Amino acid sequence: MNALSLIDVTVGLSGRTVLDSVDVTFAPGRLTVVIGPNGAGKSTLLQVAAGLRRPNAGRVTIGGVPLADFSRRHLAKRRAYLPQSPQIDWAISVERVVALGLTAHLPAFGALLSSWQSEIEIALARYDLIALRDRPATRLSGGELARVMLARATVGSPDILIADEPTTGLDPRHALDAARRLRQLADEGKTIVVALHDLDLALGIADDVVALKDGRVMGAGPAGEMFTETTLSALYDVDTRVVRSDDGDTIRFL
Ligand SMILES: Nc1ncnc2c1ncn2[C@@H]1O[C@H](COP(=O)(O)OP(=O)(O)OP(=O)(O)O)[C@@H](O)[C@H]1O
Repeated sequence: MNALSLIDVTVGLSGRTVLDSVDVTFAPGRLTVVIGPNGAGKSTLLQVAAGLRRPNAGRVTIGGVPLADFSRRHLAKRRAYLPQSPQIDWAISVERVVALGLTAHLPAFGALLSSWQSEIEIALARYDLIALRDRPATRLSGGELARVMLARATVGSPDILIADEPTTGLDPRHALDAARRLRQLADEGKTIVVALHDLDLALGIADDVVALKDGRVMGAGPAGEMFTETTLSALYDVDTRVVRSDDGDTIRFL
């Protein structure tokens, strides 16, 4: 079972309550989009869900088992986390960065398994990185680096993928491509959690939506029930229209 749950989670930073009694479950086989205005607590929620930040109160479980009961290696195999502004600090090739996503799967000592090379090839191809494979990751555009980090996060086939604004900086084709990949992973049964500001992209891929405002869950549920003019207007404090068309719905802020 790969349901990821935050149970009564509260986080305080520098004396401020950033997440306040958050209860939310991310279900396997579903893509959940976390939305909300700047500073709502989305990144903090994702960091807590990934086990990278300890809550001041409450707990996080995978399949009912507290994160604290997983070894670091086991947790690293089960879930991948993609930060909002990924950085590579030294010149390492694109291919090596993608290979880092397999670290938890590799033996700690001895020869590397050549069978993993095919997984790396697949990940490079999926994110349109074949031509960039030998480039230093420190010399990429923001969008190219975002694709590299997506490939790294998914190369080890984690059960749970937590991604913070993974399409930021991607051009329309690559953003759509990445969104479709995330959708596909959910369809394969993975638990996918994505913070997104691009609501039109979210509309196209989300099963469920968690709306955060001022550190609290303002609403959570199936995308069809959450992407309404009333909910979005209240969430962002701006008049919102959901425009229906044969090509799909779009959201306009007025
Ligand atoms: N280290 C920190 N110390 C104090 N406050 C912090 C710290 N990190 C974040 N915050 C505050 O916590 C709140 C939530 O931040 P968070 O990054 O989770 O929001 P967000 O919803 O992801 O925002 P954005 O959409 O701008 O990325 C913000 O008010 C932020 O200023």
